[in-house]
Amino acid sequence: MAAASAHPPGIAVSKKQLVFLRNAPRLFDLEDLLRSSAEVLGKGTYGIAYKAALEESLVVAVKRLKNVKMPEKEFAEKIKAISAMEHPNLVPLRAYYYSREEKFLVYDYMPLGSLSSLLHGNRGSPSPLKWETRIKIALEAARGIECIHSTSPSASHGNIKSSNVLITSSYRARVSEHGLSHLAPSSQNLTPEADVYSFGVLLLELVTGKAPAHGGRFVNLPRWVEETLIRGEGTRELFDEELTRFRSPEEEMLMLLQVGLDCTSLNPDHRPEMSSVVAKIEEIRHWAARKKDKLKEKEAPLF
Ligand SMILES: Nc1ncnc2c1ncn2[C@@H]1O[C@H](COP(=O)(O)OP(=O)(O)OP(=O)(O)O)[C@@H](O)[C@H]1O
Repeated sequence: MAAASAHPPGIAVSKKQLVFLRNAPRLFDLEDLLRSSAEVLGKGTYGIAYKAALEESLVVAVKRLKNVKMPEKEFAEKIKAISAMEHPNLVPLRAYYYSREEKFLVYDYMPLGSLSSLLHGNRGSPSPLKWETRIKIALEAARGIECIHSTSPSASHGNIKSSNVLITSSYRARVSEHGLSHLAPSSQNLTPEADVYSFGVLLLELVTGKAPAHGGRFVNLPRWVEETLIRGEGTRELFDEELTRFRSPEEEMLMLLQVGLDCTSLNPDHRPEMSSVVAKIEEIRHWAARKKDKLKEKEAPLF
């Protein structure tokens, strides 16, 4: 990653090479990666993420891990398990690098960035996220999490939030960072029920357009939505104004809001499983499609 742009400061690599996973094509090696032009994407829980452009059409995201102290064999086994989980709604892990001083992971780069930046990054832009795109993103992210949960009864992601739902150029959603909570020591409560809660917050965020955390301040979105519903002042205040501006379907928005509230039940035993969250979102979409068809039938000329 070239010094002129954003060479990760003090990156120390030994003679070791990148290890490519599954059948990922070996389109570059460590030298290419270190020479590429890099840009910091952000600092996260597990380290700094970089965008590395190897060639015009070959761009990857590199996550430089901090606080990973485990021996190489254990690290390699965990990474192998992570990369074995292939699903269209999970960000593919392509390669890793392990040495005593440095550990990093190489992922596909997702050109549209995160759901969080699409929702909150550029408010008032001429092309806000439409309702149909939002509910499709919700469904795809739910499917990605469902895939993680399906691997064992206690399997969890551990860090579900809108900045970990990344968007491809064709607006497909992919959940990132799966497996990372098992690499770094964490004091968090890692359970599938906790993921369901976090996903519920993400659904509320999609409908209300409100960020659960902003500039170090936290908004309790489930409580805010419940209180606003109880006050019964109509739905205007509840929905993202970018949705109301484009006359989005209120019934569907309310239905998704209800799924979000179910997921954020304070009692973890009352939260639905991810498979049933997926089914509920699919149902809303089918209901909407049937409604549209009926409307078309009504409007179609008889002859
Ligand atoms: N594969 C990727 N493609 C495109 N952008 C990415 C990719 N991976 C991460 N990013 C972006 O890089 C930034 C930093 O990501 P990172 O996951 O390290 O931190 P975070 O999501 O802000 O916090 P956390 O580590 O707690 O999840 C985020 O804006 C994220 O959307």
